Amino acid sequence: MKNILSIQSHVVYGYAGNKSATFPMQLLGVDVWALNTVQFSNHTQYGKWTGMVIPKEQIGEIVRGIDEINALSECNAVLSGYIGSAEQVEEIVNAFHYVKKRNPNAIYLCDPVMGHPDKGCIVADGVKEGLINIAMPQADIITPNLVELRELSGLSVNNFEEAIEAVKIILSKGPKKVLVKHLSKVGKDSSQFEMLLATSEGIWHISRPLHNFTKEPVGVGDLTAGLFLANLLNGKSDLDAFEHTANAVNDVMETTHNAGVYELQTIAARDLIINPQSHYKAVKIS
Ligand SMILES: Nc1ncnc2c1ncn2[C@@H]1O[C@H](COP(=O)(O)OP(=O)(O)O)[C@@H](O)[C@H]1O
Ligand SMILES: Cc1ncc(COP(=O)(O)O)c(C=O)c1O
Ligand SMILES: [Mg+2]
Repeated sequence: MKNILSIQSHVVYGYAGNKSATFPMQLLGVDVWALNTVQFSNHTQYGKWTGMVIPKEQIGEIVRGIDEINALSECNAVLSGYIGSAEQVEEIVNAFHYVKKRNPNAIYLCDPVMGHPDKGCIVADGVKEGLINIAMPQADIITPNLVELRELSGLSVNNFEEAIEAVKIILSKGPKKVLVKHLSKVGKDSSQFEMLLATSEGIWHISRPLHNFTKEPVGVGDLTAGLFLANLLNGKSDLDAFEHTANAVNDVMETTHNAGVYELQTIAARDLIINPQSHYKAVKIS
């Protein structure tokens, strides 16, 4: 059994952060050690929530506790997502280094969740800078959306060609793999949902249907990052992991769309996460 230390948000109601990613990763046969950066009533895009950010000390304490029962060497990867405070960024990177001491093969996937004013995703001040300056250089894999791609690369990214330039810049800053979760306005076809995967082997592009939601579900990025990592730990190639992730997420989106609801339907789509019914293929573009 492969194990992922997943450091991201917990929402009591609905699906975002660890609530979105844990169950799907487990469905792929990978266990998840969920360490919550915040415990909120619901995700922030409702515009209001209750709950608390965990004190930053908890991250190191929990990892030390796992080490004290001699289990830290069983950790194969650290995944970080929604972070509760600027100080937590350094603690997360330290946690990864602690894991690496016990398992030198462990990898770090950073989903650089940043605030998104248009969508109403609210993230604490200083987290963005921490992701750029502290987390990105240490990450093996990074999974930006368009806003995050701009921030991490420093480019304004106004079209597809600039998105390619931006992923190449990120590959020169530490990460070995960059998965763009959603090209959004800089995709090739505005009627599609498009993603990119860039590694030292090349760049792949995938398109899948864009469903028309009155309110777009939250937690999709968390689901995408988690599935990509679980697929890689299962030994899939980068390309197979990318395609399975895109198809599984598509099927969750379609299930959610057909149900006419706002919260992501990962439970209803459980069989589809394991065996997606869609088979969109990635195309190598460079
Ligand atoms: N197939 C789809 N059709 C329509 N919207 C989608 C589809 N897949 C994902 N989305 C939406 O696209 C958005 C992706 O958001 P974005 O900010 O680019 O990345 P992230 O998922 O990290 O927030 C989310 O609002 C999600 O609900
Ligand atoms: C508490 C919480 N966790 C995680 C996320 C990230 O969600 P997404 O996967 O849509 O980027 C959000 C976004 O608003 C959030 O409010
Ligand atoms: Mg996101």
